[in-house]
Amino acid sequence: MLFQVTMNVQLPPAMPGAEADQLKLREKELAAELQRDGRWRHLWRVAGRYANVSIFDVSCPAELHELLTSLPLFPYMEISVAALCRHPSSIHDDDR
Ligand SMILES: O=C(O)C[C@H]1C=CC(=O)O1
Repeated sequence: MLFQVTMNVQLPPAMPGAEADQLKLREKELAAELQRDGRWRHLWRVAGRYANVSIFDVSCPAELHELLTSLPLFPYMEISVAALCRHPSSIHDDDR
């Protein structure tokens, strides 16, 4: 199942820089692993914001929930999710 996920990140201004850097590094490593295994299909920066729009390919909403809540930045993100299905006019056969 494909999901569009928007993540807005808001780190507390009082968080020490080293702690923020550590969280971002752990997030980056996990994001890379999930992109390599195919579950995090697209990761796009929203221009001008500390936010991303992503496409996840997972088996069910519960797997997506598990994955999103495991992200190191999860406590500092506002997340919105939209389930996707194939558009009848799409010419791409890899859409599901
Ligand atoms: O930077 C972000 O958008 C937040 C998060 C998503 C992937 C990653 O490495 O950090």
